[in-house]
Amino acid sequence: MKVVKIALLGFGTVSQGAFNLLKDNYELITNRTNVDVQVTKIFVRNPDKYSHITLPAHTTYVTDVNDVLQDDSIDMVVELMGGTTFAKDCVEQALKSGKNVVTANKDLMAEAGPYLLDLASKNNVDLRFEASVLGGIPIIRTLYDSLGGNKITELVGIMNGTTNFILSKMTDEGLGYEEVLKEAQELGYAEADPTADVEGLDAARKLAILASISFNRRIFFEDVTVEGITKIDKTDIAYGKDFGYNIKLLGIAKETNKGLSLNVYPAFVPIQHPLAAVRGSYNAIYIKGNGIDDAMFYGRGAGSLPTGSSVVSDIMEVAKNIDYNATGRLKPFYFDQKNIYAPGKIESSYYIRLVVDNKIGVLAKIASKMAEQKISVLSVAQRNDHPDKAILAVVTSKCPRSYILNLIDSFNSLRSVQKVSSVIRIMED
Ligand SMILES: NC(=O)C1=CN([C@@H]2O[C@H](COP(=O)(O)OP(=O)(O)OC[C@H]3O[C@@H](n4cnc5c(N)ncnc54)[C@H](OP(=O)(O)O)[C@@H]3O)[C@@H](O)[C@H]2O)C=CC1
Ligand SMILES: N[C@@H](CC=O)C(=O)O
Repeated sequence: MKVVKIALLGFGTVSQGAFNLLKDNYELITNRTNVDVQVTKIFVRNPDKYSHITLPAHTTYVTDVNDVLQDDSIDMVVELMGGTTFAKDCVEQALKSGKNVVTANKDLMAEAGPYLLDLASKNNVDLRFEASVLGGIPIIRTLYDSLGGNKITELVGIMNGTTNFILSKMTDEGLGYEEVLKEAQELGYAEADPTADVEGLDAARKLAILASISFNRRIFFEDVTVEGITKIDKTDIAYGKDFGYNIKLLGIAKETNKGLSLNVYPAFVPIQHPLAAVRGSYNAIYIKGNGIDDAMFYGRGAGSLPTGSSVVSDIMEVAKNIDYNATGRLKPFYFDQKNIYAPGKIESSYYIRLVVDNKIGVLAKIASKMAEQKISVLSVAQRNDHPDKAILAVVTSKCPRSYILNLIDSFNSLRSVQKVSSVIRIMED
């Protein structure tokens, strides 16, 4: 049986998840691949940090990455460190020296994916990145292979486990943002810098990767318009519940006749929609294609073993390709013209929360300002438990974002409006 030797770069949450699956499911993996996959080296900065982990006799820690990159016996490098500088150097060097690469690094794939895929192809080796998007959900290979015969028209998904965990806890348990973020970090869901999660950057990177595959274009992180969850308040979540919505951070890529729109933003999802029921670290993605019609994929979007599962699936695929002498076949397809549709023109309903004077007639003034922008009130909730001010939450009819921005300007010019507290999109049912 062919022995395929692999080296792990980094030994944190995901790397240990992959390592444990390779160890615990060794027999199954060997039987399914007909290859003996051996982790022979693990590159770490400080081996003492991992002294509690027992390694098999054939596995050693190395502290110099050249002990991996210049070792001709290593067939596959599994990059699980994160970041786009050192990790990129390692991946580039590995590919150029004829080593196959597996990575979970969405930052790297969203920034340099097309270049690295070309590099892998030129060097006749594999570069696989299933774990970079939606943790344990096998979505990359599904888009490349199983849905390969479809013209994809839309992707809508919950693409970040940390923010979904935070928003679910805020919704279900009324907890505050900071304490839930800490828990998400302890559970290994969050990025090294959790700003990437809560500001929507991580979801935007995943959307760029998925959109590149789905829409045959080189889509980069910069092409996505991004808004995170840091301004979401418990008050809005409570009003949303009363109106029949759950708050979610959505990634949306849509092909329209005016171009491709790519957005990440928090949105109220109607509770009857399946995405509204996706809780905790789970992710889900809705895909529309001209053959499949609608399909939804659901599973753990973050965490050690779920993400490790995707890494291992890539390792197995590459190991089989090495055994069949068939590496380097994955060619990126970027044949469609890039044409990004400005987000200001996308239409939705909006939820707006205002602090207004507690006086008769204020609602009529608000409605009249809305009518001037050709926007009507679909639902309204008002709380008048203060002598000087009232809270007004309204759900608007569908309109372009630019109309809502004009509306907010006009509210700010009304003396009876003390503050526009929040503006949140509502997902189409
Ligand atoms: N956590 C998750 O649920 C998911 C993570 N990912 C991606 O997987 C990758 C790894 O994430 P995760 O396991 O959570 O991260 P961790 O922080 O848990 O682990 C990272 C590991 O890489 C090592 N490392 C980082 N930078 C360097 C460096 N410059 N030189 C040497 N070693 C380094 C760290 O070592 P040290 O301990 O010395 O810092 C640590 O062992 C990232 O790209 C992330 O975006 C993808 C999907 C899900
Ligand atoms: N930080 C990410 C990890 C997986 O990609 C997330 O929370 O989804």
